Amino acid sequence: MIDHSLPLVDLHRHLDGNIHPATVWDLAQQHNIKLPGANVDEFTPHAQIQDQTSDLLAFLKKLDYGVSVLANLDAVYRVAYENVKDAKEQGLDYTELRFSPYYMAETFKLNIAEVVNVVADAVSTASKEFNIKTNLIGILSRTYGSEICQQELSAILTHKDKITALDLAGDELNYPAEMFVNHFKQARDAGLQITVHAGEAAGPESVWNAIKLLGATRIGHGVAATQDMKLMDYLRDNKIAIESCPTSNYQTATIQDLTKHPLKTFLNHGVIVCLNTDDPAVSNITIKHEYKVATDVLGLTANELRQIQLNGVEAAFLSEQEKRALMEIKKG
Ligand SMILES: O=c1[nH]cnc2c1ncn2[C@@H]1O[C@H](CO)[C@@H](O)[C@H]1O
Ligand SMILES: [Zn+2]
Repeated sequence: MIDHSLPLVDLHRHLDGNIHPATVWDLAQQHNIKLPGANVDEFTPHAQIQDQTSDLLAFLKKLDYGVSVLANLDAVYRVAYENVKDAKEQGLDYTELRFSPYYMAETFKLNIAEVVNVVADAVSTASKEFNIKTNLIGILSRTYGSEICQQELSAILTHKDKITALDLAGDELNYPAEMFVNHFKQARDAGLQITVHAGEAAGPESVWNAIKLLGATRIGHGVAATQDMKLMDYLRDNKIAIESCPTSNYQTATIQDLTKHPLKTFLNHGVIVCLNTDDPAVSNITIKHEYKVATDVLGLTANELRQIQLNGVEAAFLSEQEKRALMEIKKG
């Protein structure tokens, strides 16, 4: 149930977790890369989640097919461009696309800073062409460890004028926030905003650390925060937004039962929670599907869903003036 008089936004959308299987297959054909299956139909189930995986790392393995075909910068341009087209086709008015440049560069040893530049160029061109507002979030993939994350950060900072925020994603359990304090200080000093994946695979202390050690003003997932009432109060009182992604949380086995997803718990507590897709092509979902889940499975009312839509605008990494302009689009 989407209110079409309000902006529809998606603030948590991985560009490199949203490469459609048809594009992956096509790029593999172009570059003679072997994929499982004899054709795109046989390949597709390999690249998409079937119901649920055992844990976060099993889920993340599915994303590897997408980056395994980024054989050159043209391929990087194509997937970034197609992401904007896809966002427009899904009915979004504004989206923040996030990507891990090292993850995209790794297979074919592309230059990391060039990957950042090409993604920014493609997204900027496509945003104008498809008339949709976008911003970019650079990701440090924590699973690579501190040193590679520093290379990844340096590449992002080389093009910091094209990047709005920094995020930390990947293996939350084994690569905690403590390892990245210095990286995030550099990013804040460079003027980037901060969002961090936390409380997805690890507990509430991981959310505390994302806020206190890394300076996060938004949290990706944050599911575990509901176990800690002091933290819930802190999120509400300090307007730290939760980027909620229910289907992803079910598929990664962060929650075992989708009907028990805490979206409503955050809302009832007065936390600024918004609704997002995470890795739509890998999850085989759209933003509209997530609104349907919120309605049909989680039982949110039309008013609560309107609040969720407004929360998305409030939490966006946009100036007050840009937020007003976004609201105006829908009034016309
Ligand atoms: O739900 C998630 N939780 C944690 N990390 C994620 C999730 N989805 C994708 N990535 C990670 O983000 C980077 C690509 O943008 C990769 O590091 C991928 O593993
Ligand atoms: Zn994510």
